[in-house]
Amino acid sequence: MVVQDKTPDRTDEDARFDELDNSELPQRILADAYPVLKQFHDKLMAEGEPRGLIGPRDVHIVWERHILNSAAVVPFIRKAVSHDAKKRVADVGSGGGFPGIVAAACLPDCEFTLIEPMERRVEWLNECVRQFGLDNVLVLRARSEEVINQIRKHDLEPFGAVTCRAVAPMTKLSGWTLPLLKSHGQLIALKGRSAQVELDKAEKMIRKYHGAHARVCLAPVGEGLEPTHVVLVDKM
Ligand SMILES: C[S@@+](CC[C@H](N)C(=O)[O-])C[C@H]1O[C@@H](n2cnc3c(N)ncnc32)[C@H](O)[C@@H]1O
Repeated sequence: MVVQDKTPDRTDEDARFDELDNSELPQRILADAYPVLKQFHDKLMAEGEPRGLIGPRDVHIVWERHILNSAAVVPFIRKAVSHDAKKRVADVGSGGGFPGIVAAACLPDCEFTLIEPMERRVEWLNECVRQFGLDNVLVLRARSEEVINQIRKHDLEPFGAVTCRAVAPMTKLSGWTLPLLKSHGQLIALKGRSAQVELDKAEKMIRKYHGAHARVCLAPVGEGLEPTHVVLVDKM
């Protein structure tokens, strides 16, 4: 986290500021996606907490904790779908749009499907899609298991990559994500420091759902910011 002096006349109660407000880092990292993600940032600052999408302590670190952290998956997605004619990506449990909305803004040539069961969150996600003109995003109000059933019935094509953050431990997540993938697709999961322990516990489940080469990568978030952990699992 960036340590920065707060402007003296602003208090935590009444001020809506972000620690990276005066930094060039978001613009440098997000490049062409910055204008859209600045709007997303400002919407989150204004509405994210009252609408239950971010915690009260996150209001001042929306760039780092939510947007730049989500953007860490972008190079992994780009690589995972690089050989696909249709670059189809599913984000499971998108919540406030992490990492789905951020990744979709950064990768306009990929088609994103955001899978989220909660009505209020789906409303928020659809609002973001309309407001920011993200025409590469479809929001599905569903649990991942329901989407998996659609794939099994051949009503939906499987995806080249699946992303997720803070949805469930790997033991459960394996069954919610790996069946969404086509053969040679990849699961890209943002995880905490216990990523390797989670992977070790989930070994059997990963194998059961035809996952292989499960590994943890340390992914950069931005200069001077703590890197994040990304779990990668290949679908056989
Ligand atoms: C803790 S939130 C994380 C939201 C977002 N990914 C983030 O990082 O801020 C977990 C989300 O997963 C969703 N969820 C829970 N079970 C799910 C399932 N079986 N399939 C898809 N989404 C699910 C919840 O509705 C919730 O929005």
